[in-house]
Amino acid sequence: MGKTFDELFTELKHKAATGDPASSRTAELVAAGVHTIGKKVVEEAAEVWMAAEHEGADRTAEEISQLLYHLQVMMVARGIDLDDVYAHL
Ligand SMILES: N=c1c2ncn([C@@H]3O[C@H](COP(=O)(O)OP(=O)(O)OP(=O)(O)O)[C@@H](O)[C@H]3O)c2ncn1[C@@H]1O[C@H](COP(=O)(O)O)[C@@H](O)[C@H]1O
Repeated sequence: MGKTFDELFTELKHKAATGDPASSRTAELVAAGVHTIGKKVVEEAAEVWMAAEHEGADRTAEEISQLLYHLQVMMVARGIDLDDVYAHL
């Protein structure tokens, strides 16, 4: 078992604030900015689609986890909190 969506978000906020871009992927992406993160979101979304069409459920779940990670990095980079998103669900 990895972690929940909320647990990952708490970790990523901390990494963005205190992490070293040389060792933290999150700090590296946040430093690179919204344009770079946006490209990763689109790339991972396409990989979810391809896995769902052509690969098994496990591979699809893995790609979905990577998409969720990059969406959370985008939220951190733009100062968007979980409640800001949940308000629209
Ligand atoms: N859940 C994730 C996670 N999912 C995906 N990724 C990143 O996304 C990449 C997967 O995308 P790709 O396969 O496209 O990777 P790539 O081709 O090497 O990426 P590019 O540099 O080429 O863009 C992985 O190699 C990771 O760098 C993640 N990086 C970090 N986390 C978690 O985030 C937390 C903080 O991590 P750090 O910020 O690295 O400390 C930890 O709990 C990590 O487990």
